Amino acid sequence: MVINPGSTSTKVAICKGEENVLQKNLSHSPEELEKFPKIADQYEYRRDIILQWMKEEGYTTAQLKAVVGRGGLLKPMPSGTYMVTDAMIEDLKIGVQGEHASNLGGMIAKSIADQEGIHAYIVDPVAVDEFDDVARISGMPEIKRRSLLHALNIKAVAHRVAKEMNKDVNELNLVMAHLGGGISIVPLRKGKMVDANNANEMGPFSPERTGGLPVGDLAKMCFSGKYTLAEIKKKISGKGGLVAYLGTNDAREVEKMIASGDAKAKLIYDAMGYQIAKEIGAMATVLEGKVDAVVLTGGIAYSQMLTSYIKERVEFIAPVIIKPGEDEMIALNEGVNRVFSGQEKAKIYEEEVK
Ligand SMILES: Nc1ncnc2c1ncn2[C@@H]1O[C@H](COP(=O)(O)OP(=O)(O)O)[C@@H](O)[C@H]1O
Ligand SMILES: CCCC(=O)OP(=O)(O)O
Repeated sequence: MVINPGSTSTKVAICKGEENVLQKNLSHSPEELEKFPKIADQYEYRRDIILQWMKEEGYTTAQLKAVVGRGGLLKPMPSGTYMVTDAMIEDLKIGVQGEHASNLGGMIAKSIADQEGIHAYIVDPVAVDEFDDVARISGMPEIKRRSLLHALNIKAVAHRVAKEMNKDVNELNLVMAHLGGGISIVPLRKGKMVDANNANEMGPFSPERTGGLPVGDLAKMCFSGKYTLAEIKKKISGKGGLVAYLGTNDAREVEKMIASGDAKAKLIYDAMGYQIAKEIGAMATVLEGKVDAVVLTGGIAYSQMLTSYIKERVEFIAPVIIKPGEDEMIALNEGVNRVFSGQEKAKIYEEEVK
């Protein structure tokens, strides 16, 4: 069973060997999710929806051989498939690098796996860190730039693009843009994610996050006495971006507003595209302009409106390849199959992180 909690949905699948036999995207509205003060509090709610879905589809947990979840904001770690251990669960619960829906992946997977006495895994979590040292410097010694990104989908889609180009990913330089509830723009140098905007806090704004903000104004807001730290965090991630301006995290709804002549919706949607294009340009400089392709992926890459806006602005860098949606469910299943077939050994979190 594959479980992928995102900021706007939980994707679930049942796989048999390499084949994905059943998949469902369980959507969550902002109203549903904002009942929970912390993301970790959504654990039972999302797990019960998954178990209910399984039941409705005629499956039982006793039929499962393993459960794999999307990994979360753990300590910076190498890429790979990891067994979910108690030490990992502790870090997922407290959110060692912050709060994010993907923290729930390992937690829900282990809870279901424990019931059946089978193993739970995570694959290429959002905390995979392959940064160049120069990319870690923020400008304020107390604060480091961190690698928090859509590692799983970026790696999976990059491999697919390389295959289509008859190349190995290690021969290519790609700027990968994952456009989902959060947005990651990543320069992939010979298969390595050497920089990224940090989808939670920096770079372009996204359906539900502010991205980078003017820091002076943010500091003033923090000390205005009007907000608690938790409220400020929620304004940055959860209630930022499209949600803050237009009241929805659904890009399709925004496009309907634009189609009905809503000028504000058009301005905000254009601004998101504009910021994405600017970040792609910045990451092309990380690769010194030697870019084989710019790749747009994630849910919003289905949007003709947004991808053509971005394409017009970045096509001068390299050809733009559009791979809408994500390969995360397949990539999670493949990670576990590599362990089952003996191609790869499952890593142990506590042994890999400092
Ligand atoms: N056909 C589409 N056109 C435009 N936007 C879309 C389309 N399908 C999904 N999206 C948008 O993609 C975003 C979610 O992307 P996804 O990669 O599923 O994110 P997450 O995993 O973070 O929840 C939402 O804003 C959703 O409205
Ligand atoms: C922290 C990076 C991962 C991310 O933003 O995922 P979602 O788009 O699913 O929220």
